[in-house]
Amino acid sequence: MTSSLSELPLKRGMPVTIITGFLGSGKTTLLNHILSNCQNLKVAILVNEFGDINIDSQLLVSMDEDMVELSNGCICCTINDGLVDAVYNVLERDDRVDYMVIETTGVADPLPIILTFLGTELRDLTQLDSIITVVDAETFTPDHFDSEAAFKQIAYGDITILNKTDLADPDQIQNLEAYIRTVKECARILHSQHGKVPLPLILDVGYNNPEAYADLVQEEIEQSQHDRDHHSHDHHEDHTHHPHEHHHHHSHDHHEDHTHHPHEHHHHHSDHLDNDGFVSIAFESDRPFDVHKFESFLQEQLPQEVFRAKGILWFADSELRHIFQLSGPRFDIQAEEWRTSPSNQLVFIGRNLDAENLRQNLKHCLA
Ligand SMILES: Nc1nc2c(ncn2[C@@H]2O[C@H](COP(=O)(O)OP(=O)(O)OP(=O)(O)O)[C@@H](O)[C@H]2O)c(=O)[nH]1
Repeated sequence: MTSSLSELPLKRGMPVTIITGFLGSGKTTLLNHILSNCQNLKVAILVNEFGDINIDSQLLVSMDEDMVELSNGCICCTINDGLVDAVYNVLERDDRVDYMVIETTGVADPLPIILTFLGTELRDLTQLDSIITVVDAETFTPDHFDSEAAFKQIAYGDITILNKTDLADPDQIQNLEAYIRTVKECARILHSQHGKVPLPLILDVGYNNPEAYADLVQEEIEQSQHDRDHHSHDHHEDHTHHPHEHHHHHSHDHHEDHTHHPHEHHHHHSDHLDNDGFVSIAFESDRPFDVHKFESFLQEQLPQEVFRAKGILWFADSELRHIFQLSGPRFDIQAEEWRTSPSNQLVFIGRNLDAENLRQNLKHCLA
């Protein structure tokens, strides 16, 4: 990209809401609730997914594909170029865009994302409205899945939505609220089922307080200045990166050259959480599954360590696509019409997963 800032028809002060929350807590469900109810507001979506294939974006109700931007690079790196580029792509659109909602991965620490908005040129172009943290009221406990990211999601949330209250009993919900208040004394807590909360309570509320981050932003700016001046640090971007950094589903890609933006930031990764040990394993096939074999796979071979799985399934004897969702203790499969030509796309997320074994078992399910 070569255009300078002043030449671009950028929309100034675009309000941005960040949706965070652990794996399977209900972020995409909330996003769909927002998209279905935002009426005249033109909402652009930025989805950052953990894994090599984009399942979430295919499950959005968004009528308008152009309003969905993907950024599957590592969003956890502070002052993230991939994120800045994706936001620019939205700001540079000719279409009207009133609002931007970002869905982070379930294992993302939201702080670097917040600092990217407050500590780069995005500060002048966007207005960070609030950080929404979605919590699975059934499975969340004070050990926060032994994940630093899950804790930080609670700590940095401006609004906490206790979702899946249909699956938790009232005592459990009360204890969870009490725990959240030990992390954030004045937490704004909402309850929901399937993310259904009144939109005026979560959008354009102006809860984010940039002042609270002033010192951290300053540190970041000094650090990137230092990195620029001392080019010696090893610029290893390669911790958990997957080989294909920048998937785009747009055929009319604005600019492929995401990696060489004029606003290059270098950063060390001392705070990197390494996804708290979670890995994501993708399986894709242009052959259908045998439904019985897949069923036995789920019953007999699905490793205990799988914490989250999702996918779009193609069965040999069905005309429909099947949406597979597994989150913690439960899974479900729902049938709907294909929107694309059929194929199998699955993602399994967990700790200590044996990728080879999992892929072999899935291969055996093919018809
Ligand atoms: N029973 C129940 N299920 C829910 C609720 N909200 C979401 N779900 C289900 O929980 C599963 C995970 O929901 P998603 O919205 O995909 O979760 P997510 O946070 O986007 O997941 P990742 O992006 O993978 O981290 C899906 O099967 C949803 O249908 C709820 O309030 N009650």
